[in-house]
Amino acid sequence: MKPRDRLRIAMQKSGRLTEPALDLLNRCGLTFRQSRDKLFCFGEGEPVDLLLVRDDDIPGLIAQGVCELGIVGRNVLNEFKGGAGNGAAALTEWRSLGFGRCRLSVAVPQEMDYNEPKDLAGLRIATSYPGLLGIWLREQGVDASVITLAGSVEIAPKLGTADVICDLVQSGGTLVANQLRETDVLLQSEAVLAGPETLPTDERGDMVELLLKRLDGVIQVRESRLLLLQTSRTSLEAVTRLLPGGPQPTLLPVAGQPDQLMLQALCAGEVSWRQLEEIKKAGAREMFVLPVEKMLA
Ligand SMILES: Nc1ncnc2c1ncn2[C@@H]1O[C@H](COP(=O)(O)OP(=O)(O)OP(=O)(O)O)[C@@H](O)[C@H]1O
Ligand SMILES: O=P(O)(O)OC[C@H]1O[C@H](OP(=O)(O)OP(=O)(O)O)[C@H](O)[C@@H]1O
Ligand SMILES: [Mg+2]
Repeated sequence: MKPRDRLRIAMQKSGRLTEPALDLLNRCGLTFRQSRDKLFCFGEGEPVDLLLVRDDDIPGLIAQGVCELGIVGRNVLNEFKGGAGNGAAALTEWRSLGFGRCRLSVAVPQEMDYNEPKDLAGLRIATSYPGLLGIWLREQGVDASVITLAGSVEIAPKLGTADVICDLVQSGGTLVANQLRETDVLLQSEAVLAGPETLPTDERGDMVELLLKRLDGVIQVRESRLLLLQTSRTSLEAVTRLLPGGPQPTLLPVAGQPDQLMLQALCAGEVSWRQLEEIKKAGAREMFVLPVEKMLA
């Protein structure tokens, strides 16, 4: 393969991960010119180009060295690494990205008597993840037949082509619609930034390091909230005790009200309505939760 000096990132061309992946890269300062075939997008500012492909192809493209990084579900990455038995275990997750969350689970017909994995012995299990399912069945010491389907796995028991299934679950709506019940979670998944364990030692490696640093900043900011509230000095301790995790809050005086303080706290994650209600009960008022756009410590 010809040496390249520009970094290549593969991502899903069209699907669940496309929009959030592109948004994340944009936030990292990467913008792309869309080519007419839309399979290759030239990076405008930094020397980083995009390959738009089927998500299933992403781990293979990294393993072949066609690209250095890929944004792909952990389910697809692990199926490739462990499942396909192609000796490509040298791929790793450089970062988990916090979107495309779902899980890979076994589900059985609602009326089926099921207590433990051993109950699957001798049954036919339909899945698009034969590798991951095979590993799990071996770990459980269960001998079952794995039926590989490309999609619409949940319908297989109704069609009589399988007894139970192993597929992705998010809300559980598809399982309910097909009268299935989730029994065992094999894998918790989300989109990840995947790449080879050993990065190139040239400029592309430097670019990966720069991108990882920006990504960390973007992820931290995305999950941060700024909480503003007013409290009396007497309620301060009770209010502070209820604040979600983060650095020490900042306290400011309120003009003309010596007993009152304005509190500003950076929170590491979402602040829920319930948490706000609890903090209010402890004596806070005038509460605001604001998203953080950029942060430079
Ligand atoms: N219901 C869901 N909710 C959230 N994330 C999901 C859900 N289903 C799948 N995912 C995650 O999103 C990834 C992409 O899902 P999508 O359905 O777009 O893939 P696909 O149909 O295989 O697309 P492609 O055409 O690229 O092969 C999955 O591999 C998984 O990691
Ligand atoms: O638990 P839920 O929220 O219902 O989500 C789970 C469903 O989502 C995915 O299918 P998708 O909608 O992508 O359909 P497809 O796999 O047939 O393309 C997955 O394969 C499940 O069928
Ligand atoms: Mg796919």
